[in-house]
Amino acid sequence: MANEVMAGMESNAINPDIARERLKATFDPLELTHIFDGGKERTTRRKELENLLFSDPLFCLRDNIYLSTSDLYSATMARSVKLFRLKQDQKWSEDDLLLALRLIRDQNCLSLHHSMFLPALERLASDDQKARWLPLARRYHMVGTYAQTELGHGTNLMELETTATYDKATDEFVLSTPKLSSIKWWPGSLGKTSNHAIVLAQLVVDSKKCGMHPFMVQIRSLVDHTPMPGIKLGVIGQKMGSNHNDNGFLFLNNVRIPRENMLMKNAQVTRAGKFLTSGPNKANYATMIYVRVMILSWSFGAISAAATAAIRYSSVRRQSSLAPGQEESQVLDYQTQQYKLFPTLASGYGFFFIHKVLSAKYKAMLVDMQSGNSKALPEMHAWSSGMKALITDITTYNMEICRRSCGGHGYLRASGLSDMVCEAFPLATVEGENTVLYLQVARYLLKQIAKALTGQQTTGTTEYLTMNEASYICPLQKPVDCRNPDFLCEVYKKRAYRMVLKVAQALQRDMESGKEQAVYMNNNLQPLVRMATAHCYYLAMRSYIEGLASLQVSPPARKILDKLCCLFGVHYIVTLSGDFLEAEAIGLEQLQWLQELELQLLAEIRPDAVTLVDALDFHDETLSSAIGCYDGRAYERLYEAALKEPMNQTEVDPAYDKYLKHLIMEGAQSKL
Ligand SMILES: CC/C=C\C/C=C\C/C=C\C/C=C/C(=O)SCCNC(=O)CCNC(=O)[C@H](O)C(C)(C)COP(=O)(O)OP(=O)(O)OC[C@H]1O[C@@H](n2cnc3c(N)ncnc32)[C@H](O)[C@@H]1OP(=O)(O)O
Ligand SMILES: Cc1cc2nc3c(=O)[nH]c(=O)nc-3n(C[C@H](O)[C@H](O)[C@H](O)COP(=O)(O)OP(=O)(O)OC[C@H]3O[C@@H](n4cnc5c(N)ncnc54)[C@H](O)[C@@H]3O)c2cc1C
Repeated sequence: MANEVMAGMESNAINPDIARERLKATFDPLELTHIFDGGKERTTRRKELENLLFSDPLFCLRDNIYLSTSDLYSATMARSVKLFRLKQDQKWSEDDLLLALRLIRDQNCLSLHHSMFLPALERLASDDQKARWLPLARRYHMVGTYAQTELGHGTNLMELETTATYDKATDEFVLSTPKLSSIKWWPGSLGKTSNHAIVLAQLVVDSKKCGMHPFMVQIRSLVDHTPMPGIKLGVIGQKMGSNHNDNGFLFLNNVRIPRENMLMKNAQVTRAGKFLTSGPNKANYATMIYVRVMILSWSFGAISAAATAAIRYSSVRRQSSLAPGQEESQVLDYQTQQYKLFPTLASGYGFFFIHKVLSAKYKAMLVDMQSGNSKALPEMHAWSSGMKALITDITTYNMEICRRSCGGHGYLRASGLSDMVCEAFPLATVEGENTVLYLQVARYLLKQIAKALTGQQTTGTTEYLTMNEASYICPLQKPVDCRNPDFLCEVYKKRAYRMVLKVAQALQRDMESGKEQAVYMNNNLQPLVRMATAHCYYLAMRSYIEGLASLQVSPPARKILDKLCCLFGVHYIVTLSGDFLEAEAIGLEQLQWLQELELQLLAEIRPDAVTLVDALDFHDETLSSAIGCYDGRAYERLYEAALKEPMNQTEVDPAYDKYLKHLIMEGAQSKL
């Protein structure tokens, strides 16, 4: 038996089931890989970086599962420092660095430095301040975090309690977290790593509150890394995942900083203590929009990694058989398994395109804002909030489905899936809790429908609110129409329109009945979220189509991409069919066609499933999944991983000598 196991381990043969899968492909995966990488040259560059990083054991992530939290932090720090040295020594571009971070699944201690500290400096600091701090931050002399959330408040920024009081006598701000609930709580890289923080605090000038503003605060010594006077900080404790990240707390006890340390792009306090603003009302919220757009890209990475591991594993896992007497079937052949995994895959592919579309719009808005035009800001806030909420909802839900689709092995950390899921879960919370973000979308939609109902034209993402519902004819007139993504998009649009209208009318009725606004708003909060979600599905479908339309690809690649887009559209109509029927966007006949088409699409995608995840081209080290490796050798790798487990390094565990032995021995004696 042992010999048989060892023989299996020694052979490097690729699993025959997964090898056969690749022969069935109808398209060239490399073509799609180039699209995901941003071009052929970027694929080449990625491979170079993969070779460089993964030839060094420091960057091998799969052994992280054996480490204690402090060892994990230490290993992550070693990796981070090495990575940033490589960047400097090898003169990597910023794109190369972002790529390298993606390859190590952002397992680095300076993640907040890159994802928020630098972006916040770029967006909130004046030109002089940027000239002063950015070079230091880019060289990692200043290592920073973004400290906004407090123990008592994360969502409600108006009620943040940290204060920055201007002291005219000394030309300084005095920063203070006056109560337990005011201490900064959660910022990534705060507990042990950062020596600076952009602290978001209520500005107080002449005893007047002037709103939330950002302040540069040095929190640790640049000589020995000890906390600066007046500062107490540490880590907040073990989390469900991402324990390499030292999310921290920060007490500020009358910490003095020079007036010039207020980030002054959007507002200034003069030497004489005059408060001036120079940007739009919520200009200091700019970093949050940026990160919300980024989160779409992170979600794409997270959901596609989970789909890759689950689909590869499902192609090599055999369990029961489809017909009596046959050999056991690959679990990927069960329709139920396809139903779990292919809509997830289709969603992951979609998020790539949705991110591309939104990111381009966001960049265009930034250009406009530089020339003083911030007209697009409210729509961009609603759009980015909505997409962040919907896409992270779908991502976290479907990643857990992927994990469960791997049966028991999905629960093993060596499968990689449990860690992937736990790392992704907070996406629904960070950068605005999803319900709260849907409610921001709802606020925007109510303003737009009010315009539409008073005869004004709405534009952009809400242009449809001026639709004439009476002239709506369901575009799905025969079964084949259900394969047309544009038609499906019309259906999503109709459902969104009806839901917005319905909620707006309910609110109007409640208002006219004399109820207080606070009461009727709360009584309609859940419908508001539902209506916002419907709008977000429409936008997601629209962007998926728009992103695909802009691609130059071969007919076979186009065919499979269109199928995925169609599956995405069909799947969520069928899943949420009650809404679509209620909105009269479809009838029962159309629902039947869509249900049949969904199953048909599962079967059509089946032969390409493994190649579709191969096209995403995750390196085995990035995936860190014993069951999701390219070669499909799931059992061999699970067994190897078990052998590495620290508890297996001794035949008899010390706990036996300490405890169990006595019980067993006593039992033996009493028998005598
Ligand atoms: C694979 C990787 C896996 C895992 C990674 C995991 C973790 C690491 C990632 C990231 C690190 C996380 C960092 C953070 O979380 S930082 C903290 C982020 N915090 C938040 O996002 C707070 C959420 N709250 C808010 O954004 C606001 O408070 C809220 C929008 C909810 C309400 O704001 P406020 O109370 O000030 O305003 P209202 O009175 O409701 O008015 C709304 C009004 O304001 C306009 N608005 C709101 N936000 C913005 C914005 N960002 N930009 C522009 N305009 C904005 C909105 O349009 C309304 O305008 P109007 O209707 O005209 O009044
Ligand atoms: C892993 C992780 C990393 C983080 N990193 C950072 C960081 O680097 N920097 C930083 O500053 N912060 C960070 N945060 C904090 C994060 O931004 C907040 O946790 C998030 O904004 C949610 O706020 P909250 O925790 O106050 O939730 P709460 O607002 O307390 O939410 C609790 C519940 O109340 C509901 N709720 C709240 N307000 C309303 C409302 N108005 N209407 C209806 N329902 C409502 C929510 O929907 C939710 O169900 C991080 C958090 C996590 C988990």
